[in-house]
Amino acid sequence: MAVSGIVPIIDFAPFLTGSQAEKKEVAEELFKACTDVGFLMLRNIDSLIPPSQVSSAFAQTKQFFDLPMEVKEKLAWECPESNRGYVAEGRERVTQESSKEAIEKLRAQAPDYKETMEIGKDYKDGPYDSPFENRWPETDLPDFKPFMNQFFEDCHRLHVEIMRALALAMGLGEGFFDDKVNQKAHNLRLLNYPSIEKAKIEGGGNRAGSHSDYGTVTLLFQDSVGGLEVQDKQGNFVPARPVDDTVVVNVGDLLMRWSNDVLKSTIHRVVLPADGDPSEPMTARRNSIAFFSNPNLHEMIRCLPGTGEPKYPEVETEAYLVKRLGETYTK
Ligand SMILES: O=C(O)CCC(=O)C(=O)O
Ligand SMILES: [Fe+2]
Repeated sequence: MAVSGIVPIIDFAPFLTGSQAEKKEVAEELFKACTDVGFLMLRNIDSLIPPSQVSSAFAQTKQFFDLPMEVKEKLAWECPESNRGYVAEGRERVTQESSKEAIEKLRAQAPDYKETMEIGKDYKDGPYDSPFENRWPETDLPDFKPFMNQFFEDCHRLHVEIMRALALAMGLGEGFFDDKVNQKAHNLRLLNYPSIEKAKIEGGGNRAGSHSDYGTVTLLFQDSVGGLEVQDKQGNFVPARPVDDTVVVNVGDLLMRWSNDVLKSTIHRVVLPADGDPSEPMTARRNSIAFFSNPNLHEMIRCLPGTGEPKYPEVETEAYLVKRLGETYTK
């Protein structure tokens, strides 16, 4: 099987359109990647998200971050309960640390050199919905809102198919997660890593510090710059070089917990691209788009049947996510 570093590349088309036997085969490959590495790349997802749409998503992302700072600041992210809006450089410092003091120290010594825009589900159709509103640059970029809302829906559909594949492989029945992830409590995050002097992120600095993600699975679209690294079982960081027309998929902490540690949420980070020209003092701007998929906000996450003696008490999705987000952001 093709790989990028330690990350297997899986053709998803036979799961989406193949026979039952083909579906099962892909589901098992996906499950194996999620138990071994916690990361994989999917190709042939065109029927859900065509490459042209991914290119437009990057174009919109760039246009958004190119807006004047005073426009972006008016859309500022306010609180973990909402988790929507613009996050200026220095506000989020991702890490596995959970003490406020340790995180503040890291933020001062080695901040994440990135800015982000966080988008949630944009409409309300049930009592379970978050009461918070998205923050849109409606006058400055009128196409942004409809485009991102469509992209959010498409990512949701891909995420549902991935959860179906995992459920099938785990013997839970393909539809097991359907009504547990259908309220779209997800977070679409656009990322901009500005071009900066390499010296700033060499020797301990980061574009994104080492961390794991929080939800079920993350769908990550990366441009061709590179810099994403995934930790192997020995603790080494291995570059996951971008592969055209693929989406990176990684397991988040809630899915790891739900699966009683069968599926692995793996530490990753974003640093200087592995293949950069050493004589060049600046590193190129990088953009990526992450779709953090989550269970329904009020879903109680209990270790799944068939995964052995539960290692964790049950936890509600919302309480878990708000706690994690609250740890890593600053005002
Ligand atoms: O930009 C990337 O490639 C990864 C970003 C990431 O890991 C995150 O935002 O959780
Ligand atoms: Fe991440």
